[in-house]
Amino acid sequence: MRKPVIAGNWKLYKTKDEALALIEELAPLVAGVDNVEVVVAPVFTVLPALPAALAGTSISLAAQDVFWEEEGAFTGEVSPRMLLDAGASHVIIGHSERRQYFGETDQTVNKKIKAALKGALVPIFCIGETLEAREAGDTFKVLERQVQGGLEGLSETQLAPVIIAYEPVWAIGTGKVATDEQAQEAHAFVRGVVAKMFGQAAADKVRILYGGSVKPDNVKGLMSCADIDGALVGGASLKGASFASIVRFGE
Ligand SMILES: O=C[C@H](O)COP(=O)(O)O
Repeated sequence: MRKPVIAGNWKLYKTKDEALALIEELAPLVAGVDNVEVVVAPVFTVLPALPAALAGTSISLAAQDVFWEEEGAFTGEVSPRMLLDAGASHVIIGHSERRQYFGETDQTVNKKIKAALKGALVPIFCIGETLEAREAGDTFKVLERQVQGGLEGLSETQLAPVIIAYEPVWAIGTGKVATDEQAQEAHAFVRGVVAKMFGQAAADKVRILYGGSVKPDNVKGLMSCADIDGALVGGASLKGASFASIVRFGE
């Protein structure tokens, strides 16, 4: 059984005080939920302020990116060890916004995933096709390249903690959620690519989240799909009530 994960990517929102206020609102709303893993991902500067606020909750803390070196002359970067030091247990890697605006490639994503695993962080590895790729009929080709590139060189043991997030770029922040059928089709395909690389048993254990305009009113349908194991939520994670109702999709 794959335990569902609902992760909130706060992107470039929430100062420290705003983040603390959001946790104060969210924590009681998700208290007692033990059948879903809940993760929140604030900006780097807010990370160290959250562990105290999250103590006594089962909400985990994620960073939104990581660098692959442990230390050195790499101005502006943050290493896995530093994220652990700040209290993070998870890290989002290869989000489409990083691929689109910050030159992230399958190769850098692969290095980051390996560094995160070496540093005992759980990678939330993002993939997804653009609208252009979908319209050109290249969705599967893009997903295959991203999965193979991102997970290249990992052992089956290293794969085990990795969480994959399928986020069609055309559905992110647009309000245009993929249909349950479109999402399920992509998830099943991604699981198949993982199976080709690591074997069916390993692929059956990997959690694959859907991301892209997930809201309280569409999460149930998505979560009823066989290969969808959770959600990576942007906009709707910025308010306690909407994120909590996504977390409580099964009630
Ligand atoms: O990482 C989260 C995704 O980019 C989804 O964002 P969204 O829920 O605002 O569409």
